[in-house]
Amino acid sequence: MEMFPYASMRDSFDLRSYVVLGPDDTKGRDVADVVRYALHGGASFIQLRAKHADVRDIVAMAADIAAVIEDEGKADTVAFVIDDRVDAALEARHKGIKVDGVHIGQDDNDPQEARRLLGRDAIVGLSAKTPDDMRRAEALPQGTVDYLGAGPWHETSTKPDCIVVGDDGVKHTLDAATLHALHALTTLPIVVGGGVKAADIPDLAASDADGWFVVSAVTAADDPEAATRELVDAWQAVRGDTMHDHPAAALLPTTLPAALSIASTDSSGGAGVPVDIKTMMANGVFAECVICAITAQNTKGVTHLEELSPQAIVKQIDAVYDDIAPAAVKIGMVPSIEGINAVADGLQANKATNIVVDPVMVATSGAKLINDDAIATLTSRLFPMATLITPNLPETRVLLETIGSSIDPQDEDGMEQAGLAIAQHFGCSVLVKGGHGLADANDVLVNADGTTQWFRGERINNPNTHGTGCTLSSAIAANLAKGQTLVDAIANAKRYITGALRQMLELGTGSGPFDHAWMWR
Ligand SMILES: Cc1ncc(COP(=O)(O)OP(=O)(O)O)c(N)n1
Ligand SMILES: Cc1nc(C(=O)O)sc1CCOP(=O)(O)O
Ligand SMILES: [Mg+2]
Repeated sequence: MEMFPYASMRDSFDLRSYVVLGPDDTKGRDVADVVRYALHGGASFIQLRAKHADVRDIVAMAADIAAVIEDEGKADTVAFVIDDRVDAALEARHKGIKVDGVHIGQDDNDPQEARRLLGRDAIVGLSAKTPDDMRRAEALPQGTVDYLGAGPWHETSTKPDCIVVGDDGVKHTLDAATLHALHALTTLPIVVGGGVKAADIPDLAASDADGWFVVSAVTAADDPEAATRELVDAWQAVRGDTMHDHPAAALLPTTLPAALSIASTDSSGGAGVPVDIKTMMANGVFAECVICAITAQNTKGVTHLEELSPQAIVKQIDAVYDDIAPAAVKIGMVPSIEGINAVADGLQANKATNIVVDPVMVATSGAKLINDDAIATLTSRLFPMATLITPNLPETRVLLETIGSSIDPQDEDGMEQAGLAIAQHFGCSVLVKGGHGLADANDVLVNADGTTQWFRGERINNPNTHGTGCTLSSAIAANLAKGQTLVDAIANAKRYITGALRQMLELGTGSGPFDHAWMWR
């Protein structure tokens, strides 16, 4: 998120003195002014809760509040989140306004969606007031939510609907015993509010709460600064200076599965190693590469091809496995017998697994990408090592020819028979891609044991298909690296490429590339 240049507060936010406010609460006073008073009184966390404002107004208010926090020298210590509106928080962050995250309720955005949209740097707070809420929060993927908001401590006119109605049909406020039971169900810090006034703080501070949140105790006070200070001091008198932990930040993954592309470059970036790297990155893995040849290429064709020596190929493979060993490999264009042997030797020596071979033979532009005599080496050395090979229909025909089969893969039955003949001959699974057929984009996975699975795809009427084979095979490899089954890896890779084609990107004068970062637009 390059427009949001601030350090994440996920490992430092302070829930102890949490002030929630919006234009409905401040008795006609400017919200940012009340924030300034609350900061003077010691507020450690601010939430903008503007229930009747649109995104534009929320973002404008957020800009004013963020400016006040900055002006008070507290941008690094006081976290600022927006209630409910992930869209507004996203918009503000894109504008470079220091909004640290969101607070969402059980009826608002899905927390996983909020995390996906806002990214790993943002704070995501979630309301959770029943044992079921707690269990659902705990069942979320690690690091999704940073803290929980529970309540109400008392019924409150600020949010009359916040009261919990139990299975007994009776309205329940939160007390220390109930909070204790909820606290036992989570590792996340819990901030407690709802009708909280200064007189409640000693009891709250003696409970399992990690902090208090208030609206009216501060916003309706004639002197919001003094009101905040009273709350802060009362908490401090019981708890001293101890602060809660930040378990979600500690759970943030600091590693990624790696996937390796062994292929050749395409200077136009639409195919080969460049596009494999884009695809792998978009599919959530760390991309590595071994370059076998360099092509001078664009959407119109290939004007030059220069191979690397077998030694250079093996050295690259060894370097990759010696340090960041990939969990899956995609093999693309390797033009010569020597290159293919080097790839096979290198992968064998390093005990590579999860190998997806895209038997690249001819580019979308019509250019030949492998020497005729190398096809036999490709099939005899690389196919037996492969988990999956991904021929399109023309490549399937060439492969059938090499094994002396007369099967014609012109219809679905023919594709299944062709896949089976190839799978049984080489002992690997085969994804016969129907994209070069006329009517649809249906592919069939055929395993050497004869089992088959169809993947029905939406055919996108997009003339720009440069790099489709590279994209699909590297997306499958990325998904295998993440631990997906072969079937899931293929299904998800097809979803990814469909989204990329749907963007209808127009680049170049030939059959152009498509949008590999479509999900981030
Ligand atoms: C810190 C904190 N805790 C709870 C809430 C309530 O959120 P929600 O249940 O989504 O209700 P609304 O505030 O959206 O009416 C909160 N805002 N902040
Ligand atoms: C926003 C909110 N959420 C609650 C919950 O129980 O989830 S109570 C509440 C309102 C708190 O306002 P006041 O401090 O004025 O009572
Ligand atoms: Mg809400």
